[in-house]
Amino acid sequence: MADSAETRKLVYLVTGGCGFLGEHVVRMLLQREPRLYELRVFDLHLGPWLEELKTGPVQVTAIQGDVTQAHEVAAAVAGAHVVIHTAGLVDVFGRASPETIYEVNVQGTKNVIEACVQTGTRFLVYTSSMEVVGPNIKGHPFYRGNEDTPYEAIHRHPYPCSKAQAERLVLEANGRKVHGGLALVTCALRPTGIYGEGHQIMRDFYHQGLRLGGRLFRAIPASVEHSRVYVGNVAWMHVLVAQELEQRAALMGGQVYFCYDESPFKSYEDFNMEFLGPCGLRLGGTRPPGAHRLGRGPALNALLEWLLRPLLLYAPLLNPYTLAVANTTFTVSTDKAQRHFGYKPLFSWEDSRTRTIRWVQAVEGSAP
Ligand SMILES: NC(=O)c1ccc[n+]([C@@H]2O[C@H](COP(=O)([O-])OP(=O)(O)OC[C@H]3O[C@@H](n4cnc5c(N)ncnc54)[C@H](O)[C@@H]3O)[C@@H](O)[C@H]2O)c1
Ligand SMILES: CC(C)[C@@H](O)CC[C@@H](C)[C@H]1CC[C@H]2[C@@H]3[C@H](O)C=C4C[C@@H](O)CC[C@]4(C)[C@H]3CC[C@]12C
Repeated sequence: MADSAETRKLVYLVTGGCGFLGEHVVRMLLQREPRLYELRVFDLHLGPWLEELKTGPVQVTAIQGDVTQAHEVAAAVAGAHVVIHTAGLVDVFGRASPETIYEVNVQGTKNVIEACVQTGTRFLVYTSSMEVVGPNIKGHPFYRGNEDTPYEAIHRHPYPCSKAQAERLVLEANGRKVHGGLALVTCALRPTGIYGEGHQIMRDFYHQGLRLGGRLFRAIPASVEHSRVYVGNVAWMHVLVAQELEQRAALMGGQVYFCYDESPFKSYEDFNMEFLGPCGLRLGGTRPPGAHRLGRGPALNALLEWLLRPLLLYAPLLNPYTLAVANTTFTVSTDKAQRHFGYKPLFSWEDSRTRTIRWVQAVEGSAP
């Protein structure tokens, strides 16, 4: 569509817009939403890269704010046509208390919903997660499942519990009357494990491997398969949902969609090696006795984390929860997003892989 002032009339708000996913959503909107007049980027921690975005035709407004503060959220939402709510505390490593995770992920989402209702914003896209479904505490595999596959979703960990509660609030809010009398239209997207430029865990594994002389030790059987999805395709799905929600409100409103693309099903470690291998790392056999790649055993890690919490933050990657998730097959096979709003991945597997490898290679000089 030609770039002309009369087409630019929409105001978007992206919460968590400076995060791993959020930054890609912000950049995707600037590239792929021709009706954009103002893009509000709301985050607890604003990135310096935002400044470079202020030279284009779209007004980019950086808002430093906290989703747990209702008045800050309401001020940011007021006047927006669409809210893409990605802000969240993504913590399965024991870095934040359960109370804080609830405050951000659940209360923060309540604040976003109420701000939409009070100010008259009609379209809300929420970044949920695969973990709303599973894997459950019984370790049941989710094999090539879709949005309608029966599965016993049982959670104990604060993070998946918070995502499930927040998603439910968003879907239940669909149809509520907003200021001005029209209906709120909501939708939730469930990414599986996101990878790509800016993925901190991938970066941590890379630096860990460098410290171990270029070798990572296998801790998960290759037979345990995970779905993974490239961050650019997750961002594209968020933008496409936001663009289609008004015209397809009756079909899409109150719906959930898994985020998917052509990334292959592999174990978490084998998948990471698609990027770390070309950067010089090798995935070796099992760890030598006593040499725990990511700290001590999971149970001991959990005990140390609990004992040390009053004194210091001890939150290694490996704990009983993350080990259980890593060891449980969770693969998604669906086309609901394509059927409902014409989604097709924007980036092929080859392109996603190449972009991620280039990013890992670029971080080589930034080892902590
Ligand atoms: N990374 C994944 O594999 C993955 C998979 C599925 C779903 N998700 C979901 O995607 C969303 C983004 O995750 P991410 O991986 O980009 O994480 P991230 O931590 O990189 O980004 C989250 C952003 O939210 C911001 N934020 C945190 N607390 C806030 C608060 N109180 N107020 C305002 N901003 C706050 C952070 O500053 C950060 O910029 C989350 O909702 C997460 O649950 C992530
Ligand atoms: C040391 C090994 C056992 C190593 O393989 C551990 C990997 C482990 C840290 C990750 C395995 C699965 C990951 C989770 C999964 O990709 C989905 C997630 C949902 C998302 O909403 C947040 C991130 C995460 C929980 C992700 C976190 C890291 C893993 C547990």
